Amino acid sequence: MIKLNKVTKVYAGEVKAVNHLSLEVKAGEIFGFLGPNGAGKTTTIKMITGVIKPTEGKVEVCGIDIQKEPVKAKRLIGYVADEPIVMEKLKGIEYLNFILNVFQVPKDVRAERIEGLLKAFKLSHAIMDPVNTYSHGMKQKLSLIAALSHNPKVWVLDEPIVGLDPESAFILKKMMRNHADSGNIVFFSTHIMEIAEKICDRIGIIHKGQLRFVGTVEEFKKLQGEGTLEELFLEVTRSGTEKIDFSYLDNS
Ligand SMILES: Nc1ncnc2c1ncn2[C@@H]1O[C@H](COP(=O)(O)OP(=O)(O)OP(=O)(O)O)[C@@H](O)[C@H]1O
Repeated sequence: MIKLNKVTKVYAGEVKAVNHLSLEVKAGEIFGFLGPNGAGKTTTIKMITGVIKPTEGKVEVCGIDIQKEPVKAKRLIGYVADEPIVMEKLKGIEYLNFILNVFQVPKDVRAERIEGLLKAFKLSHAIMDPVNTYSHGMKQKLSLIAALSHNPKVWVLDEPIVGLDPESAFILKKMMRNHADSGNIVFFSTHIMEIAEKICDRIGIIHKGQLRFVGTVEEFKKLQGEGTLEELFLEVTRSGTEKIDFSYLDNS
């Protein structure tokens, strides 16, 4: 289980990115985290994965407090950031080996596991090449393969579908379903309503750092009334009547 208890993050400069957020995601679930730009999704994800510390509140992953026992908790997590984090100077295979060493994956299972993932995401051909020759999508795939290579129980994926080609996106969605169906957790953020509707068991909608809704898409639609998920989402996260001064733009 992922458990957030009244989690708040205030960045330097007093930006309250996440405000008293409480949430539980259970084993067996694909949980989609939705919200407009700047809503607090990445900040929440970084607190779940222990990349940043909450200003207040507590995060537990499978019963382990990530602040008290970060190494133990991080072993259970496969994290893919919104921008692929890979070591550019290494070859693809060297980077994967580095991650497998960090997570102490036994040597006898490495080849089989990596081969399967490389085949699934069609990256085998580039694995001997330096990462700095990869396209953005290839780096994203490498980062995904690295995150999944140590067989983590909890997948935390920040915008994982954007940037993947259609076939890889399809395969990843299938893998997400299989992973959850095997009693694990998939927590991911997305802007794509169609994906949320198709694959999530539950969704959470965050707006201006606050959780506005948690439940199934059907429950959300029932609560909000008529409309597509996209229309209802826009209604919940509308910015209101903020007046913006565009006078500095040159209209001539
Ligand atoms: N390192 C930082 N320092 C200061 N403010 C930050 C920092 N990172 C994010 N913020 C601010 O915190 C708020 C939430 O940002 P966050 O990146 O969590 O949003 P998001 O929902 O992931 O957005 P997007 O969909 O655009 O990726 C925004 O107001 C952002 O400007």
